[in-house]
Amino acid sequence: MPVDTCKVCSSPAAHRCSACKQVSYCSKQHQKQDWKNHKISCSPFEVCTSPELGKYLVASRDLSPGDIIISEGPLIVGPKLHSEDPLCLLCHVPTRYDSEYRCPKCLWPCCGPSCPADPKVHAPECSILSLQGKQNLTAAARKDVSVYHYDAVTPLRCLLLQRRNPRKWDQLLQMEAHLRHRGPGTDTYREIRDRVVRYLQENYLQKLPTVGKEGETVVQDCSENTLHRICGILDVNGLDIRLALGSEVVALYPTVCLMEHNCLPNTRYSVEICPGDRQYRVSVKATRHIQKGEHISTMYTHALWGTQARMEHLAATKYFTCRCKRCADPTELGTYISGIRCLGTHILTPDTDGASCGGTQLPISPLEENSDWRCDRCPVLLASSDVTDLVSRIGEEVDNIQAGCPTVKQLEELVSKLSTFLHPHHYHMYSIKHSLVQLYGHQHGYQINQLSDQQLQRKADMCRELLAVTDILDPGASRLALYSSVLLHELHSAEFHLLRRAFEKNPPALSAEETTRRALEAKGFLLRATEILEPEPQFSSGRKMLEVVGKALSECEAWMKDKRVTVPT
Ligand SMILES: C[S@@+](CC[C@H](N)C(=O)[O-])C[C@H]1O[C@@H](n2cnc3c(N)ncnc32)[C@H](O)[C@@H]1O
Repeated sequence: MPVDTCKVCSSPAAHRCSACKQVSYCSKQHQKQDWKNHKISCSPFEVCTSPELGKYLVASRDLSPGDIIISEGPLIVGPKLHSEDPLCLLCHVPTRYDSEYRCPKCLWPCCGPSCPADPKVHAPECSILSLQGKQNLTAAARKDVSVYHYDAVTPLRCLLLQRRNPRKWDQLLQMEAHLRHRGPGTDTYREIRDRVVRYLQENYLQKLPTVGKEGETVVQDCSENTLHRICGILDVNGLDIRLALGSEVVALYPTVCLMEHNCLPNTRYSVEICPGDRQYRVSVKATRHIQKGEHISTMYTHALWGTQARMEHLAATKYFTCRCKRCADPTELGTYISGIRCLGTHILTPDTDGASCGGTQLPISPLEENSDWRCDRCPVLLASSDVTDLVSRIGEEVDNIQAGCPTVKQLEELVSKLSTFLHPHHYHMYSIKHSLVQLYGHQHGYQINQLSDQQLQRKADMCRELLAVTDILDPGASRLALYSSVLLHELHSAEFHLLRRAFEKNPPALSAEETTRRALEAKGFLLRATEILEPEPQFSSGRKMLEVVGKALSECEAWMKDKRVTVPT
């Protein structure tokens, strides 16, 4: 086999560049040393443009699952637009408006007596936020929610790039803002004007000295138009990042933001967030084979919403209509995740006179905004508005019940009631069943040892049903890794307990072969969950789930060893 040679010193090379796989190095030092030259030719994609998509990315060579496509740091990170949740402006962990801990200079709330983050993060905006004047921030005013508009902080950070980092400012201005859709007269315009533009101008920007200490302009352009443009850029391109303690921030990445949306994306991304280290580096990896020339895509919306809900979300926030394979298929790839039970009592045959036809209502042309819905068994039609009404009323009921820490009994009754109206895989049914599989085995009175065999079987059946849907909608486990791994863990738990009960019967109810087969199957669910969760970033919920799965795997293996369940060779 030919041995690769190091691009720097020509000696035998053991490391290949994991992004482009085109060059090799003898050591990490030589790879680092060559990075400045290599990075120019390394990227595995090209940026293209079309009238429909604007800029988008295309693979410039064949890619395999796991290949890194993009790895980059953000232009800016900060509190999300449209969110008023108070965050420490240094480390972004949740805080309170009336927190006793304050930044000594600007008096905005922070996380504790000494924040672990680098004070440089907050320094540029701190001198501007201080312009509100300590004398105005009386004890009462400090608790006043309206004093702090967290949604205005990230636009302010963007404005400050003009002088702090003109290269990043230029990159930011290259991004799509869709100002045409967000002009005067729209709700978005009004919200941004009141929450961001007026707030920043009246409290801070109008008080700015024209020139700074060194004679330079503090912010060259802080006009109303520029602020609206920045907010458009944040809404259209911002990547929401959930942090370990539950807060959410938004970040702008110059290349990641060029990926187009697809409801069956071919990449997954993860952001490394280590406590104390606020680099927010993102890496985007291929989740399947991507051929040279294929578009590189991500998903901007929720994979477990039906087409109508995804479309409305994309139109309202990103101003386009997705036309992907899933959106164009009324059954959504055979999952029926938007399917409504047909309530028609159409006479199909003399035998079914008056009985429900048992069919499913699906949109006739799902890519059309107000398409009628048609039954797949009988001629009954439904207007789009009637379906929207029904689904949103059901959605409200489901949300209310889910918010009240429901019992197994309440959720089972809800499933039974809604099965008259919804396909068993409808996304509202999915969400209730996903909660149910977690309550069976964990809720008081429903601990795993207290469940009957039928209840364990019900838990296992629901897990299998939901996994089948999840696997179709997210074949690369790029968006629904947590959902899938919870299902696999619960499925293992139900199957493993059924197995143990059968094994412990006297005489055992299973042959040795059957015991081995079922033990290996239960273990296999955990191995698959591990595989799905391994790429999750450190300190994420996925990583916590990985620990839970790892513990269950050890217990499963210990039981197999103890009971001498041997794997056939
Ligand atoms: C995050 S930006 C992507 C980069 C953008 N195309 C550009 O030129 O800067 C999102 C915008 O790209 C366009 N876009 C992304 N995916 C699309 C798709 N599947 N179909 C149509 N337009 C899409 C929409 O205009 C959307 O608002």
